[in-house]
Amino acid sequence: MMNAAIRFHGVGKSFKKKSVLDNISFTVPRGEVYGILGENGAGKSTMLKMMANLCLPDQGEIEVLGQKPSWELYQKIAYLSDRAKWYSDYTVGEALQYGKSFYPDFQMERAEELVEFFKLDRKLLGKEMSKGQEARLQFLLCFSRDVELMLLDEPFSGIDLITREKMIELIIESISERELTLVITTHEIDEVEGLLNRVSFVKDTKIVVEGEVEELRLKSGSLKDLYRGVYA
Ligand SMILES: Nc1ncnc2c1ncn2[C@@H]1O[C@H](COP(=O)(O)OP(=O)(O)OP(=O)(O)O)[C@@H](O)[C@H]1O
Repeated sequence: MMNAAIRFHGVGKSFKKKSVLDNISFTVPRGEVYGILGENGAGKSTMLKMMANLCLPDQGEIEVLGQKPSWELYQKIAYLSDRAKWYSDYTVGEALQYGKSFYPDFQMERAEELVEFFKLDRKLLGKEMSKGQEARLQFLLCFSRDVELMLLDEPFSGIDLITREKMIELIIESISERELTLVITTHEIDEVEGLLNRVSFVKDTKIVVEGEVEELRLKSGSLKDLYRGVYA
């Protein structure tokens, strides 16, 4: 289906013989903001890693932008992971240079604007950053790229309220300017509720709720209420 940015079909994954994801099928339509929600350890990051080709499924099939995940495809995707620390020995300025040399779609002018926007010191070294400064850098490195697909794993983790609001503004701006598909995992349900078009809730290796956020809200009130109903 051409309109799908991502398709999971019967995907399963185990670690050390323990099933983490079982028979997962869902579609992320192009141009939408898709949220993957669930408790700690539910398998959300694993799903994003599979999309980025950083983890292989044991069963099933995955399609990303109409292709099987691959290294070539990975370079066309902006992937934010709070575990990636490749910039530890770089300053902010050097990380930008690296981004430019590595990704042909990297927009240096936008990156410079975002450094100002996030009040980051260009001379600040990766390993000397606070958690929030790291999160800002990761976020700006993604949003400096001209890509069709962004995978954001916990982009707001450790970020103060005002910066989080700025990030959400930036996301809204980006999706209104160009066709961009975003997949986000987050525990900040309140903040993203207005942003998400579709959502899935992962629980005990399965997707237990999946659908359009507007429809789900009509049935259940807020996403947070629905979340409590599923997990509490
Ligand atoms: N490389 C790995 N080796 C062994 N187990 C793993 C590996 N990666 C993930 N797991 C296990 O898979 C499960 C799902 O992990 P994952 O990071 O996908 O969860 P998550 O939903 O993103 O959690 P959180 O909300 O805490 O970030 C966990 O039980 C985790 O311990």
